[in-house]
Amino acid sequence: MLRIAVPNKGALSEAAMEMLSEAGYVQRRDRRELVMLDEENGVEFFYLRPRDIAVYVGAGTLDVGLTGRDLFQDARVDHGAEEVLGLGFGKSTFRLAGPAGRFTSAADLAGTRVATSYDGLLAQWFQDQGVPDVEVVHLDGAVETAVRLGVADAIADVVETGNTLKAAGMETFGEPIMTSEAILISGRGQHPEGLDRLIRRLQGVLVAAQYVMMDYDVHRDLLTQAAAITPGLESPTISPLADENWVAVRSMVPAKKTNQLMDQLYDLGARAILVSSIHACRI
Ligand SMILES: Nc1ncnc2c1ncn2[C@@H]1O[C@H](COP(=O)(O)OP(=O)(O)OP(=O)(O)O)[C@@H](O)[C@H]1O
Ligand SMILES: O=P(O)(O)OC[C@H]1O[C@H](OP(=O)(O)OP(=O)(O)O)[C@H](O)[C@@H]1O
Ligand SMILES: [Mg+2]
Repeated sequence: MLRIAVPNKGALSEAAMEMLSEAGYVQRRDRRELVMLDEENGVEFFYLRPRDIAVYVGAGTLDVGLTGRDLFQDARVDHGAEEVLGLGFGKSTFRLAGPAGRFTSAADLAGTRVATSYDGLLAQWFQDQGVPDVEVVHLDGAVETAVRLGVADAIADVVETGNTLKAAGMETFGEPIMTSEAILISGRGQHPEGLDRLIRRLQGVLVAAQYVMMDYDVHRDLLTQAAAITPGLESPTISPLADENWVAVRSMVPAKKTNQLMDQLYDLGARAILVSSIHACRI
């Protein structure tokens, strides 16, 4: 039985459960449920604080978990757990910010106090960057207010839209410390039964969301050029048509490029170009 940790609240929780549902797993219906057995799929879900998930997986108590890359690095458990798959949601950056105009680079923070909820991650980063004498002040949240209230000179926090920072009269400076997204983590070097299947299912959800199926008809003489526009994942499917000078082509293409590719195919001479969404897939 594969034991999977899932965020029970916060920014990642809803999307994590939705992705698991799309991957065919049963998810809890009631927020108070802390454990959910999905017997048919041979997995058991444990709903935990996203920050704690790396700790459970790192200690080997649970096999795998969905969490944020930033939370995983902050937990400092990379001896016990490793990232196995990016999940494409919960994207954010982790950045330094200060009162508008005060700082321009991380080096300016030598000898200052920097507030954050991610002190493991931040302290390590200052050490790696060689910025001396930074006092990292741990706060649980609402970090943007720390400077105004005098407990820190600057902050490091999760930035998604930047609205929270702006409202607090703060601005980012320096390069992002890291970019984050939801990830699947697993015990380092462990290969529990069922992990490969979970990864394949999650990859299937990712691919189904990122690709569409494109069908079109094209003259045989143009097939090589058309196939170069839509190479597919392995190679396009070519089927004969009643008119033997023409063929039907079917290929998966990145959803974001749909219109651009349709224009290119049309300009080449392809016709009856159809696009359909992919409900699920295994590649
Ligand atoms: N707009 C956002 N705000 C906060 N976290 C975000 C955002 N977008 C993505 N994330 C990601 O979500 C994770 C943080 O989740 P969560 O909000 O549950 O943590 P938290 O703020 O520490 O917890 P809480 O505020 O519930 O005590 C991080 O991996 C972070 O990168
Ligand atoms: O760039 P934005 O889109 O404004 O989002 C980022 C903000 O959201 C998070 O706060 P959250 O709501 O989780 O509160 P917290 O700081 O108390 O955790 C994060 O800590 C930032 O404050
Ligand atoms: Mg939060």
